[in-house]
Amino acid sequence: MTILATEGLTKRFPRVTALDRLTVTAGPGVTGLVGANGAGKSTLIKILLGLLPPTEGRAAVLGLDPATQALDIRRKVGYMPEHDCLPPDVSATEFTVHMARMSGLPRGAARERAADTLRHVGLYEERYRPIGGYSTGMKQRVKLAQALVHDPSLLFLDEPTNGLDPRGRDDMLALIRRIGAEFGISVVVTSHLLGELERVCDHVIVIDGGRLLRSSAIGEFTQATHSITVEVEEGGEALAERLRAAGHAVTEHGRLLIVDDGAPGTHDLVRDAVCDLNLSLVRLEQGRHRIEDVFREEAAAHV
Ligand SMILES: Nc1ncnc2c1ncn2[C@@H]1O[C@H](COP(=O)(O)OP(=O)(O)OP(=O)(O)O)[C@@H](O)[C@H]1O
Repeated sequence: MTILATEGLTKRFPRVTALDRLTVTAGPGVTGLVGANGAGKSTLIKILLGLLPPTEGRAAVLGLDPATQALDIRRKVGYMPEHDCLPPDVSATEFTVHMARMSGLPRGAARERAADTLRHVGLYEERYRPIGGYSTGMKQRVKLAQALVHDPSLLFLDEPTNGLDPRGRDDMLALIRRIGAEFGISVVVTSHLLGELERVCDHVIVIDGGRLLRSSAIGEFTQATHSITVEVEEGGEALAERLRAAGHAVTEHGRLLIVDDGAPGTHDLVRDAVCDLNLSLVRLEQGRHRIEDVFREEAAAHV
């Protein structure tokens, strides 16, 4: 099944070509739309929602044409815009109920759905306070809740991690993964931060200057390498030392250790070393190429 498809999609503004003959498709699951600021991500979403007409080309969302069936699309799609667009004087509950009513839900159902959705996105007692006093992370959650409240089949999330601190970012990414996996809602999520999408996406579309650079399943971006990634809460240096003493090449990237996996038994060795040193293991997994590396190589090849 195709969730979205474009063919020769072009959008020219007076001074800039935001999309340049973009032909791409995406299936169900979580799709990352990656590109630097100004790459054309928001423009693409606005065209797919029928908010902006393309200059040339065609698009389809859930089999519907944004040029003629925009209302049908909006019934089935939730949209979390990039910029702050929340009214400061009302509470998250009032706002989300209002958005549910706008989608056609009766009053009682709108209240129930709003309460459920706000709980899902992690807003509890504070949902009764005016939005104006919320942190950026809480505002992002309200934007997500209003996109989810009418039970869409597809969500467009435009830069949902913008302005969040690392913890807030992790929470938001986990939430997106859950929406995709547990609720079976397909998600198109944009980011200019390539690295963060590899954790949550099934498929990644990379655009640059309005053109398609690459569209692939995440596995093709991030093939296994001959290395193991290890993360411990504390004591990374001691662990690195121990593994080096056992003859393994180890590089440190912040809290992550990348351990050369040339010989059999490396996983066991890491496990035993973590145990001996009494460390808390956060992660022990096969190393993968990172989207960021692939993007850098492909962007360089296009210059
Ligand atoms: N309404 C508009 N009028 C004129 N130019 C526009 C308009 N909207 C977008 N652009 C331009 O089109 C290009 C693509 O913008 P777009 O917002 O789609 O990029 P983006 O990838 O979403 O980046 P960002 O994350 O910074 O918003 C940019 O050069 C932008 O300045």
